[in-house]
Amino acid sequence: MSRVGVLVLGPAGAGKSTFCNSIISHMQTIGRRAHIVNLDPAAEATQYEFTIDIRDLISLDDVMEELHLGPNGSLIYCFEYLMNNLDWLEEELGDYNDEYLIFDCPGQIELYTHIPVLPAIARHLQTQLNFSLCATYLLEAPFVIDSSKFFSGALSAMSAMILLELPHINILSKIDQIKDDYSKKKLKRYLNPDPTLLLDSTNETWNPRFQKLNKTIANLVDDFGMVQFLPLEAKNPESVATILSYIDDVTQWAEGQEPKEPKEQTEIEDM
Ligand SMILES: Nc1nc2c(ncn2[C@@H]2O[C@H](COP(=O)(O)OP(=O)(O)OP(=O)(O)O)[C@@H](O)[C@H]2O)c(=O)[nH]1
Ligand SMILES: [Mg+2]
Repeated sequence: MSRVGVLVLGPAGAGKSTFCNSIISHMQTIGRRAHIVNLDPAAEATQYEFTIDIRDLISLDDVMEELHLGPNGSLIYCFEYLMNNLDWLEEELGDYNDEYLIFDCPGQIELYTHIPVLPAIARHLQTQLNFSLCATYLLEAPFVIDSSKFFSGALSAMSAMILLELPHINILSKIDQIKDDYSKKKLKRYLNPDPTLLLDSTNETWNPRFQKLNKTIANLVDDFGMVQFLPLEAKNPESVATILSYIDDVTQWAEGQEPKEPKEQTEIEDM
């Protein structure tokens, strides 16, 4: 039986670590177990302790001091060091079998856009350690509802999808921050985005010079089938449960588990 790994990705501050913790607490309420594998060398302690922690392998501060690198360069150095020491990760991962391992990743976007470290680690997990992996990509709802930012967010999610070549679930995080003062209908437009529709509102505000570029990006997002985003409110177990059922389905953790349909419009109101 393959082991389930969830890579939690997304820009800095998108809510990745909070999401990891909300999965753990939700799993506890439903009698399942999961472990957090911290891959962020700059991580701070969170509600649940890390079962595996990259900081036990290498310290960001030491790298900055000894190699005179800045925070970003040191972080990338730590990640490359991990890639060159996958036997350490292998040993740490031991034999967690039927429990989820949730890989809380750093927010440096370059790790998902042009540095091939994460894909190498993912491939190692799949081919050598028999993991069934799913990537979850978080984008903050308050950021995305500005249609011009929607496209940049969608493009960063797409580059992670292309780089990692993993089953992928896009998540709009911090929905609670917008759901009250934001029309539900409009929110749905971002959960199941129709990029060409979003284009109209972007073009209203953008310099006409960029209209052709916007249209190309909108078509790219449309053709790529960015499909939908699932809404996440970390403190709302319902939203965590729905996302978890999708991850179960994608990783076939529970054979044939039907993913719960995302809440109907009316149900979003209750969230
Ligand atoms: N309102 C609201 N705030 C949230 C939610 N999830 C996370 N936050 C807040 O967003 C901030 C960043 O959350 P983190 O979980 O640390 O984000 P992260 O993506 O792990 O950040 P980095 O590790 O720095 O990349 C914190 O202040 C959280 O409390 C949410 O669902 N709703
Ligand atoms: Mg974090």
